[in-house]
Amino acid sequence: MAKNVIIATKNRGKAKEFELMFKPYGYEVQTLLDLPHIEDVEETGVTFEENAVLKAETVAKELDCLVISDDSGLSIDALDGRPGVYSARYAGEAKSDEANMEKVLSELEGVDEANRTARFHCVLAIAGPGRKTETVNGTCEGVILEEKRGSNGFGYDPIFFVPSLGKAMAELTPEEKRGISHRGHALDQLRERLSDFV
Ligand SMILES: O=c1[nH]c(=O)c2ncn([C@@H]3O[C@H](COP(=O)(O)OP(=O)(O)OP(=O)(O)O)[C@@H](O)[C@H]3O)c2[nH]1
Ligand SMILES: [Mg+2]
Repeated sequence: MAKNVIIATKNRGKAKEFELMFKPYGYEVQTLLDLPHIEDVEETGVTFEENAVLKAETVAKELDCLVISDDSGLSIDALDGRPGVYSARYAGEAKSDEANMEKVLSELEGVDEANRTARFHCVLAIAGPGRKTETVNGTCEGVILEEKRGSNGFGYDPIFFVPSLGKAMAELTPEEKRGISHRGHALDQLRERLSDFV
């Protein structure tokens, strides 16, 4: 029988990645897209960790069961770490990936390749009744392209070049992205920490 894991996210791109990542361990993933009565948690934290804990604890309390959350984003060196924790809403409340990428590309106009370094961050939090909330994190280093490339993934993937693979993140297969991504690395940490769970 398949085991269940609940991920406190409303982001379809993340949901798809978690489905792929948990499948090998025999888990079926449920997200907040499957539980529409759970309201969006306001992300009032100033770090990925604070927001991840906030999302996991709020939803775990509401559902009274074990919940994993993901808070993630892109940090660009030439922009002093922006968009950072504001990645989803960088160009406004509409959370448009296209508008977010256009904003980043225009802010980086005239910046040469050597100064376009960036990294994705992902913090996963796991919370539940009677347990201490735990967090793990993962990063992925890259360079911001001048134009979009590829159509896989979500968010800023088309403008994020992965030097170790010579491709944009959006040109990777889902399996390739799992192998090198911030989210994949964070899940590996979680598995190491909680070998009884995943
Ligand atoms: O190109 C990308 N590839 C990725 O792998 C990735 N991971 C995160 N991001 C960006 O960071 C925001 C997260 O913000 P976030 O953690 O608050 O999530 P969210 O608001 O989209 O959904 P939820 O999980 O909070 O419901 C996202 O929307 C994206 O813009 C990514 N971009
Ligand atoms: Mg969010």
